Amino acid sequence: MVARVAGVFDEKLTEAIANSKILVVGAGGIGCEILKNLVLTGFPQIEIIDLDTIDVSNLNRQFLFHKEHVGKSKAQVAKDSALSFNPNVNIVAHHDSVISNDYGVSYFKQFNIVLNALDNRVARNHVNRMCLAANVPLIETGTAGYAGQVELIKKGVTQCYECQPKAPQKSFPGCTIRNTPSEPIHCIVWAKHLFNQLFGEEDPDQDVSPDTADPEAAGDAGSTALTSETSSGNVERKSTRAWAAETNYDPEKLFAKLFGDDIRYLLSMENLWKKRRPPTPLSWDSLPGKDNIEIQHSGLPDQRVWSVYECAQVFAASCKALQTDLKSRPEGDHLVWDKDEKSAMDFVTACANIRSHIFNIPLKSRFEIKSMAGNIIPAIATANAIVAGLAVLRAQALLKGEIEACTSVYLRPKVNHRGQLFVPEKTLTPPNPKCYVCSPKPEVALACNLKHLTLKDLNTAFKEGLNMQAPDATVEGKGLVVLSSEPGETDHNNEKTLEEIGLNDGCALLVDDFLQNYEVRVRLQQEDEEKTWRLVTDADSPMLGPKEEKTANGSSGSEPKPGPSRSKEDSDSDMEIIEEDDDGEPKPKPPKRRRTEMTDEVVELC
Ligand SMILES: Nc1ncnc2c1ncn2[C@@H]1O[C@H](COP(=O)(O)OP(=O)(O)OP(=O)(O)O)[C@@H](O)[C@H]1O
Ligand SMILES: [Zn+2]
Repeated sequence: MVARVAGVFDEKLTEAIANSKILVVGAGGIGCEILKNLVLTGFPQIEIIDLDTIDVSNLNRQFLFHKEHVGKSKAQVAKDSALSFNPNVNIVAHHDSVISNDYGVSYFKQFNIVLNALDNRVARNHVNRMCLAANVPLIETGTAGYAGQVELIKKGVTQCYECQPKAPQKSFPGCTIRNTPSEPIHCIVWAKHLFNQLFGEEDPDQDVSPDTADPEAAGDAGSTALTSETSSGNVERKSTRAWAAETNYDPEKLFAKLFGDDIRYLLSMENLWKKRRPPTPLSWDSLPGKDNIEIQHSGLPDQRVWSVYECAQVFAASCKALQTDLKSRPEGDHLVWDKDEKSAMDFVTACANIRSHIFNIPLKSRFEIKSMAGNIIPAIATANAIVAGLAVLRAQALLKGEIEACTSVYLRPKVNHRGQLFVPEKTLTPPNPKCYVCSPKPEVALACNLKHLTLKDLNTAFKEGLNMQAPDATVEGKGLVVLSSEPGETDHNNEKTLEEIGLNDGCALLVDDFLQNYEVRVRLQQEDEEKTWRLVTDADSPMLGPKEEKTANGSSGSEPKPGPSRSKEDSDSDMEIIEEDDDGEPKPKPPKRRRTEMTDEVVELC
């Protein structure tokens, strides 16, 4: 619109906008604002992709959505609402994940600019690679509360989204979660794992039963308990899900096992309690708080701390509701934990608090637990709007060919001493020559124990560590196919160790992802002590190992990625603090370390 009003933009920009084709990835807080800005500026051809549907909780800041849209495709509704501002725009909406095979390199190549308005690292990494492969400039955006940033990523000119290793995400040792919690968050993580074990995608790393391999318990490891009556409910030898299903998800039986038998089992691991206050097992029939229900029922239920008795009631009700939900799905399907899904959130609140009570940890309200479990930094509509505005201004500068002007801009939560709220970098940040994604010859080392790591683990390492979708790997110089993305082609070797298939220390693999048009040379590095695997870049520090990239479910807002400010993963801030020089200008220095998204908690094996 604006672009067509004579005198608003110079001719060059008016023409460039008229001939442009833009892709917006994500139609959430920032994506809606970007789309509205593009449409009102007069961009004539836009595609928008979002995999999600509209939730009530989006309505306070995603202004293209209204109550009647709840449950509908974000991309489609965003398109329809934006068209009401300017019906002359050609908008194509995709209700889909950008990671789908349908959006390959040739798809990306048709756009002049891609604008990212995502909320998770996996999707951001993927779009980064697609834009590098297609050689299309990417404008990456993000906010966290009042902070935000906009950054241009252009192949060979600026650093890419993966040029710097991400800050490690917050993690808790598995044995703390399973055996010796001492903070509410440990119980919340345990409760989320329990949800997955009972109703979600079962993950062996999210075991919730006592960990007999805890080094601290060495020596006693519950051996007495194993033979005693208290272990009768111990279900480690069969899947927790299978056991729960056999009991028909009977809440009393589940309660007796999780909060009675398992706790007695832990107590039998006496070394754990030599310097700690031991937990107290609970029994369904004598729950604290049963006698003063009236007093407890004052105040908003979400903001009041429930008694253990109330938690047990909520536990029973949510178990049944979740069981019904699971049963209504096709065989083999599972639930996905969602902070905005009532029964899922009730279940986690109740279980976390019951466990907290057992371990003498303060209980929390549902409201507080939701924020901790969902890793929520409140999304601020104005921050999203500002960042979206800056992103579209950067898009205009790019179209005019003023690439040098497209430096990263940081929105600060407070004005700095120079009165600045927006702090731009002075120059573009060049690519990291050792980046394992955008350097001309990407290379990375995989530290692992070749005697133990199986091909299946190797596949996981490439998917989780290198963020590949469908890796293929061959031995450098020999062409021998080690892993194939073709279903069934190398599956028969899945359980073989790298040593068994003849791979040794120093051996190099060429690993590629066809969809991402991305190939990296992976050097194998034998480490006897290594329990799983760890990627090491030449650039510096060890990169994330297994599980650490697990993603951002639950993070709120569109988390900023790179840049300056912040605080992850969920929690806890991993926002980068930008240094300023005496003029109050940010120092462009070495490439900025990006922030990581707030994502799920991460559990390390102890
Ligand atoms: N792989 C993906 N493909 C397409 N869209 C994605 C993908 N991953 C995330 N998104 C979308 O990116 C958007 C990010 O927006 P935003 O951060 O505002 O999140 P939200 O889900 O709308 O809000 P909240 O997390 O606070 O509930 C979401 O609409 C989400 O569905
Ligand atoms: Zn890079």
